[in-house]
Amino acid sequence: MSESLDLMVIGSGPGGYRAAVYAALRGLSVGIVEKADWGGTCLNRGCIPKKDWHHTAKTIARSAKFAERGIAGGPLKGDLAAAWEHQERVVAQVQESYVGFMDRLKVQQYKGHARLDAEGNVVIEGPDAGTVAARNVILGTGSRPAPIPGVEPVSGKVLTTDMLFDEPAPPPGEVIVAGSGVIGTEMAFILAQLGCSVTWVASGAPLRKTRFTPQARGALEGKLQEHGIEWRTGGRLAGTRVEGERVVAELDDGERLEADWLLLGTGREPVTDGLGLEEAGVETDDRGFVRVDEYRRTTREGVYAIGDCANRHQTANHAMADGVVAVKNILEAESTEANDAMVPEVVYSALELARVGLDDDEAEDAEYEPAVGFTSFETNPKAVGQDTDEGFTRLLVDMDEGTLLGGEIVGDSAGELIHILTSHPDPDTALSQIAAGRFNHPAMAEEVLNSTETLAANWGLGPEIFGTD
Ligand SMILES: Cc1cc2nc3c(=O)[nH]c(=O)nc-3n(C[C@H](O)[C@H](O)[C@H](O)COP(=O)(O)OP(=O)(O)OC[C@H]3O[C@@H](n4cnc5c(N)ncnc54)[C@H](O)[C@@H]3O)c2cc1C
Ligand SMILES: NC(=O)c1ccc[n+]([C@@H]2O[C@H](COP(=O)([O-])OP(=O)(O)OC[C@H]3O[C@@H](n4cnc5c(N)ncnc54)[C@H](O)[C@@H]3O)[C@@H](O)[C@H]2O)c1
Repeated sequence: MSESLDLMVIGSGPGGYRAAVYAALRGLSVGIVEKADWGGTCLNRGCIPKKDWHHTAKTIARSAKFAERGIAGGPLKGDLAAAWEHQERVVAQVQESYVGFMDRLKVQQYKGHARLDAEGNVVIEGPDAGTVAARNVILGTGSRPAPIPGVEPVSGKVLTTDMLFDEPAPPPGEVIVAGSGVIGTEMAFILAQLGCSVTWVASGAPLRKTRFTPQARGALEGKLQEHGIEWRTGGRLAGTRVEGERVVAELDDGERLEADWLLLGTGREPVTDGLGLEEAGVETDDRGFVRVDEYRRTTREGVYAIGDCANRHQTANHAMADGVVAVKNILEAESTEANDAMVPEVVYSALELARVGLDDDEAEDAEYEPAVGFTSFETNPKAVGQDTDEGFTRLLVDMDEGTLLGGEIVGDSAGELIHILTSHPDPDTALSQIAAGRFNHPAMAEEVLNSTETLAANWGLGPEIFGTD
């Protein structure tokens, strides 16, 4: 058995990586074990390659207006094979910097499949086989595409997003995208721009099960339709068959669709098998997620669980926030409660949608007096000048106290702009802090400032926003 570490992390996705780095920066001796690719789903087959493609897709979509801007040569066309190569290079570059940073912080890196034994040690099988004792263990084993009855993934034909990014992309052509959640909504737009003719089996409006407002979803729907991307509501995918070069998709309403290949965006399930959880006394819930409390502790003392294997939000943002919560509670027991609502959620499609905090119903249920501060990018000079004038900023505030309850930003770079809200973690002073900030002009960020002023003008929140001096 090797020397005892303060912390051993299982899984190097955004949750595990963030926990390891944060713990090392706070002075703990840290090890991390990974059975596949450093960086997990997010880096290798999730957020990072998807974001790379989203940028390409956005550029192609905007090129429809190139001629009227005085740019010759548009509209542009996508090249899926070249785009696939590009994301490979980006992933490799980011991975090298991740591993290099862990080296610099002296995080001990182990390669292999890890499990817990009854004593809570980490047993590794594979290249770095052995047993590592650690005072604390964090499980960050992530998720994988959930199976659907009747649907068998087939290389090049019936693809999960893992397969799409792990194996060279099939030639574009007719493609069925299944699922109206985040993956379906992002990939239907991206693949359409990259040259595929997309049939989207959504079984309902895009993102209808998320907490984005009807206004945000409506703006997205309008933009998708502007790009000719329609979703097919009705039947759900009930089976797939490969017939020669074609894929046949059977829907549960009796419809039969055909395409060159099909992409599944139909949900992911937590990875908890082969981890020795039962032997170690770590419980899972009815959907297979590791059971954790608000401190991200599992049912076994000294073992924490973070990210997709334990958190139903299943975003990199939640995984990273969980990682910090777990380490803070290792450093000082019960010092930090997780607050999922205050972690931003972002969707990258024909428009970017970002949100944080309570939604309108949750605010009312919590007995706040919600007021909305709204501004549109339609009149924002930067947005108008760069053809990004769709979308808006929407702040949700308690009228009595001026507390910032939540916010939503829809439009170009919404995933960046949302940080103006999340970087003021005290909701009681967030509005006055934003209003007192100095802004660059012209900038889309100015609409966040304008939204605070709308609240002052429309809801009498002047003293809370501008102060009483
Ligand atoms: C196509 C796609 C796009 C996405 N885009 C975004 C986005 O833009 N923004 C966002 O916030 N989220 C996005 N997500 C979600 C995001 O990727 C996940 O929420 C995130 O990766 C979860 O992080 P994690 O650390 O919990 O686990 P993972 O990233 O899944 O990493 C877990 C790691 O643990 C390893 N592991 C598992 N078991 C063991 C074991 N026994 N021993 C050793 N190692 C083990 C795995 O090999 C893996 O590397 C996307 C997901 C997909 C599929
Ligand atoms: N930008 C981001 O943060 C981001 C991007 C991609 C993925 N993710 C995360 O990855 C996870 C997986 O994403 P996802 O979109 O696959 O899951 P999801 O749970 O968001 O959506 C899956 C959708 O597929 C539908 N579905 C399930 N079975 C179906 C069938 N047989 N036929 C038709 N539709 C079916 C479901 O009703 C649901 O609407 C999510 O938790 C998501 O948060 C996050």
